[in-house]
Amino acid sequence: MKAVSMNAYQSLAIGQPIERLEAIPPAVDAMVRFEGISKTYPAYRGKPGVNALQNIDFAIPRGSITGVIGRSGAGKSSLVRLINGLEKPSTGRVIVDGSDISALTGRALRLAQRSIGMIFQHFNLLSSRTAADNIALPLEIAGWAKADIKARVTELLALVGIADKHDRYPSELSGGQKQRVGIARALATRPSVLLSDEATSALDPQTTRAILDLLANINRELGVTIVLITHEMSVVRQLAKEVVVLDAGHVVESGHVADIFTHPKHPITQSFLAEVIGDSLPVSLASRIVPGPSAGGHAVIRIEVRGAGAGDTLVARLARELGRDVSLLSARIDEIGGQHVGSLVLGIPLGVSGGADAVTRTLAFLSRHQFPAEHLGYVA
Ligand SMILES: Nc1ncnc2c1ncn2[C@@H]1O[C@H](COP(=O)(O)OP(=O)(O)OP(=O)(O)O)[C@@H](O)[C@H]1O
Repeated sequence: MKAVSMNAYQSLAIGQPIERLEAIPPAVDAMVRFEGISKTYPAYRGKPGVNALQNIDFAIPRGSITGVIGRSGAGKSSLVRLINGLEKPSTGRVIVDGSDISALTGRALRLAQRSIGMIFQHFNLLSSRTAADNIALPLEIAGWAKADIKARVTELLALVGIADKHDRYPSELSGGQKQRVGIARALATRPSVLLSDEATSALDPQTTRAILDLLANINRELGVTIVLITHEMSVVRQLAKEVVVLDAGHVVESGHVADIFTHPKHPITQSFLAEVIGDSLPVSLASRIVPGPSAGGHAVIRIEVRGAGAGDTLVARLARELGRDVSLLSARIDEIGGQHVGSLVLGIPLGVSGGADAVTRTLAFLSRHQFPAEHLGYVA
């Protein structure tokens, strides 16, 4: 007999064909697993069908904060709707906490959905209900007793840092406070997964940081697995430890944030990275670069920096190697997943001879120490 993986809502999934439950392989460390997923929206009223997702196979580790990043139309929302069972896959299955959510319907699906909270870009609060009553809504639907709802709502308001907003209506709250209500509501039924669909896209940078900090605390203290759907690299960089890069319905890269962004392979991943570290030179420098050397000028060398502390002593070591001062013309280094990622632009003095030798020696030194580098030209 095959192993049956039981969890809180599977055991309640009475009425489901038993062989479906039995067919689920045990998921040891995956909270969400996509197995051979494709999603096609059929042609409708003269509009052609859309292959929104194709060949999707990946796992979201239990207890992780995983970013799903992609441009508009990449398939992020389709992916998230498969996790909470709002959409069914065209092929494959989605295993959430050991259950094949794509096979559930009716009451079993509704019970499963209580284990999956969701927060939205525009908060989706009911304007006619106070903050407390918005948070109470999923508990009322789940049939909780009034006294239990009251106690849980008080606890949740404190958890998200707005205990004093109990009786406020959404129109009386700031964007950040509304999102805190949204987070409290999403956590009300103690879900094991929290889906965040562009939840900070409508907030200013400072409020975004505060909400992302709150999500990090929730992950740490409650152990909730968080799936961050976003088109913003800054959100992934600040919060996620794992990342899945989606492009045109395909997963093009996935893994640890630090690994993916220190060695981005796919052009779309590289373009997300460039948004953070930038790949353009300051205008004042770019306008001075010429193709040929001049006596007393500098060769301009751009160096990629990837890895923990990678560039720390580089300039000093290079200067020692060349036996001359090296100028730092521009630097842009960021930290992603504990790794340094960015670029340094150095000016190597050519001396009176106009020394092509200095360029050759610099590039050889950088190659020996495995720093990708590019000779951009010369400045006077
Ligand atoms: N219900 C639907 N019916 C038909 N096509 C759809 C439907 N939902 C999404 N699509 C199409 O599927 C593709 C992926 O859309 P999806 O909303 O999943 O992408 P996204 O990455 O979330 O984009 P955005 O960031 O713009 O929301 C798009 O081409 C979209 O037009």
